[in-house]
Amino acid sequence: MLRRVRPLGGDPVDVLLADGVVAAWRPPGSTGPDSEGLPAGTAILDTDGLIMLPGLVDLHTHLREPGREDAETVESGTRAAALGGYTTVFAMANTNPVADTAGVVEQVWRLGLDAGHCDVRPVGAVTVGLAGERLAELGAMATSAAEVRVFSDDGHCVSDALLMRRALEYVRAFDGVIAQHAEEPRLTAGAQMNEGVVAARLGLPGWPAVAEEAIIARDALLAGHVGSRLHVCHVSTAGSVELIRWAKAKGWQVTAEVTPHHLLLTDDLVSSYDPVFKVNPPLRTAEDVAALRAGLADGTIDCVATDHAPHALEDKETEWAAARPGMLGLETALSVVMETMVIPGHLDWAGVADRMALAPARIGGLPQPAAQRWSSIAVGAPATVTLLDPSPWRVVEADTLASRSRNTPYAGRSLPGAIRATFLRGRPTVLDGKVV
Ligand SMILES: NC(=O)N[C@@H](CC(=O)O)C(=O)O
Ligand SMILES: [Zn+2]
Repeated sequence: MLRRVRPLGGDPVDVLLADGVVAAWRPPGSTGPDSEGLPAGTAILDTDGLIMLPGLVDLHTHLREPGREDAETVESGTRAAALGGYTTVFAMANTNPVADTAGVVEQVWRLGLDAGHCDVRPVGAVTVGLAGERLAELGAMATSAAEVRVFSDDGHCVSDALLMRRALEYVRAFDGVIAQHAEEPRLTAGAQMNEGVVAARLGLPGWPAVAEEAIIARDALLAGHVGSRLHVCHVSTAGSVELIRWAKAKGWQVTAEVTPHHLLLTDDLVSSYDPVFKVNPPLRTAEDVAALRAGLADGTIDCVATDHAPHALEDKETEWAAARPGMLGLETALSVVMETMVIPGHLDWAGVADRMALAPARIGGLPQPAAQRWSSIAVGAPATVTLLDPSPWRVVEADTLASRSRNTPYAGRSLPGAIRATFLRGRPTVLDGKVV
């Protein structure tokens, strides 16, 4: 298969995609290769003005299958992912049954293959049943067909320090990583939103920044001590950014992600009592948002991860205290990163490529060539790419999303950019903004 695209940040080039790799490219101003000599039936996309990025990689997606197929399935979640420009998603382990055995991770992996919208890399649970008591079969998941490299009890914190140490030690053998949901559970018991002036005004119990920061500090020390890889999920406070900067300066193998919603939204939205704004960790303050943006810009925070967390209507459209935490993210992530990082000048497109594709691929241990450096278009490079039109603004409508759930915090909001096409190893998964 051969496709011709004409992209890359500003300077237009023609790129021929054949059999999953870049077959040829023509820099601006030069001639050939052109449409002469192309086989009959070659698709030529009108890609003027589009930006080509490496296929996006999400380290933190909740696909809800098995167990809550009413909220999302592997098929619907990966369809949403492809429409958002993603070519790989890491599927979190808090399913029912929990993904804590080789059998469950292989099931999720196979469902991803069957759906075919993007690569699905299952995350394995750290502890049996996410209960925080006994290590799960990490080795068996690593050596399974799903080749698990990322382990997380996400939704729950591995709060026992000795278990966390053992998990970090265990995954060193296969260069795995422990992705921690950093939340000291005793400090957040009963919490409903960020602890601060808005919580005080609304009279809601607060989730203090220190509950996140205390675990990050402890786990960074543990990762340094045992020489293993720690990844911090959904960093949400200015203090956490400082701690990760400190851990990196020590030379420890600590990486971190930030969600699009923590880059854009703040806790004053909770004043509406609309549960669509309920999320874990909670939306924080404008000062936190500024620190997160700066941390992502300078590389202290390695990557953006969506924490796409679909929930059925009955779990979301209820009173604030009863609603489940979590927000949709896959179909809006690149637009939110554009609004919060690119338009204000914190990141250029090469930076976006790094924070949304290359860095998460590296952290997740993706096999080559998906994690290959993408400094320029090179013949022979994998054609796993996303084409973004940066010019339109669109109003987000919950009902038009591909996700089975409707809990987007951006409904009614205008966001920049639109994904025009996504290619997975040369095969289009999205063309003209529609799933192929
Ligand atoms: N982020 C959330 O608020 N919810 C996530 C769990 C998680 O990522 O912690 C979920 O599974 O719904
Ligand atoms: Zn989490």
